Amino acid sequence: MSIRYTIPLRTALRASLITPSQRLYSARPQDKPADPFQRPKVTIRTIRRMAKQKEPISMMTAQDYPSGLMVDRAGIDTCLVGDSLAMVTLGHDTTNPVTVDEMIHHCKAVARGCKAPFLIGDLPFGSYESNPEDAVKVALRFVKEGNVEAVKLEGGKEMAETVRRITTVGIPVLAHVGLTPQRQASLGGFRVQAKTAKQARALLEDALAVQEAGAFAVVLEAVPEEIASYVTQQLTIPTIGIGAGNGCSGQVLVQNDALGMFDRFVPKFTKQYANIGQIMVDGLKKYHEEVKSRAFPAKENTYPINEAELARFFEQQAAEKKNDEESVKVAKAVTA
Ligand SMILES: Nc1nc(=O)c2c([nH]1)NC[C@@H]1CN(c3ccc(C(=O)N[C@@H](CCC(=O)O)C(=O)O)cc3)CN21
Ligand SMILES: CC(C)C(=O)C(=O)O
Ligand SMILES: [Mg+2]
Repeated sequence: MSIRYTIPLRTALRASLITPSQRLYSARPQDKPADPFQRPKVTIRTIRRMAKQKEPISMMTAQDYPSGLMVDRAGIDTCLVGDSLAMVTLGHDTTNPVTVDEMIHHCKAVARGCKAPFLIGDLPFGSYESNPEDAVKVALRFVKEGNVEAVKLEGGKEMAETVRRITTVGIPVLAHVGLTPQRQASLGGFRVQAKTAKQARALLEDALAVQEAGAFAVVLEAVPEEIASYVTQQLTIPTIGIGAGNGCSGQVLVQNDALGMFDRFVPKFTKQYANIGQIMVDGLKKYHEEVKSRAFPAKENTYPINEAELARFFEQQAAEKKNDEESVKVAKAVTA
């Protein structure tokens, strides 16, 4: 009997006699080793505490299992499955074509990797605007099927009743005012908002309306810093800025922009923290070259076979096909 079976599993794990891949198959749940990336769950109470203590809230988008996993591992507070995935993951020109079923599909994947951050799903264009009843239904689907904890929707005053209805059934709502990308057609494109005194006043009224309706926070997108800071001061709920300056309660960016994985446009407000796109291209190029030069796969990337089995196989082949020169040759070589 090997020593591996004579000491308790926990001790074995600590002594690293069991490889990480074997650990996944640990029989009893209590024997699972601690995940080094595990951290406390961020809940709506955590968000309220951060807002109260004026601790900036970080939010980042994710659209699939790996991008969600990285948001979790990076220690980010909150994660948004944004409908921007229509553009950055699905390649559409706007956010508008993405459907509820598609969004839920992506939410599910993110939820599998993104455990600690507070997880929010973005309701897509056309799924919530017609009436509050439909909005409640789609929000419930996002929570039940998509495994998110909250939903986001675009709009101010005109969406207040909808925010109230969704909040009332127990689903936290993140509102979104300023540049509302789903309405880019009527805004004349992805344009900076609240650039006039009149528009700034309307923005403030919209933010106050969704706060009054029960939104737990509000995204302020593409508005001048001074206006966003003032709106933040006038609200009791936190503001999450994107292109809204440093006076907001928190910040959000689209992950593909932040990591250099989007090729179409770079809004002025994004900051590229890494160039993953280039790293991917470099890696793929190298792979392509190694396939062409046969540098890949090397011996260490291939599976061995027992010599006797190999000899037997080729002997059989040689016997069956008397004129199979290759088999005869290999059989002789291996048995020599
Ligand atoms: N990849 C990506 N990043 C985003 O931030 C994002 C999306 N997609 N899709 C949904 C919306 C659309 N957003 C955008 C897209 C473009 C600009 C943009 O190019 N803005 C111009 C300013 C235009 C003006 O002068 O009014 C800029 O130069 O930043 C802004 C926001 C933000 N959201
Ligand atoms: C940029 C954020 C706020 C968003 O709505 C999205 O990613 O869809
Ligand atoms: Mg969105």
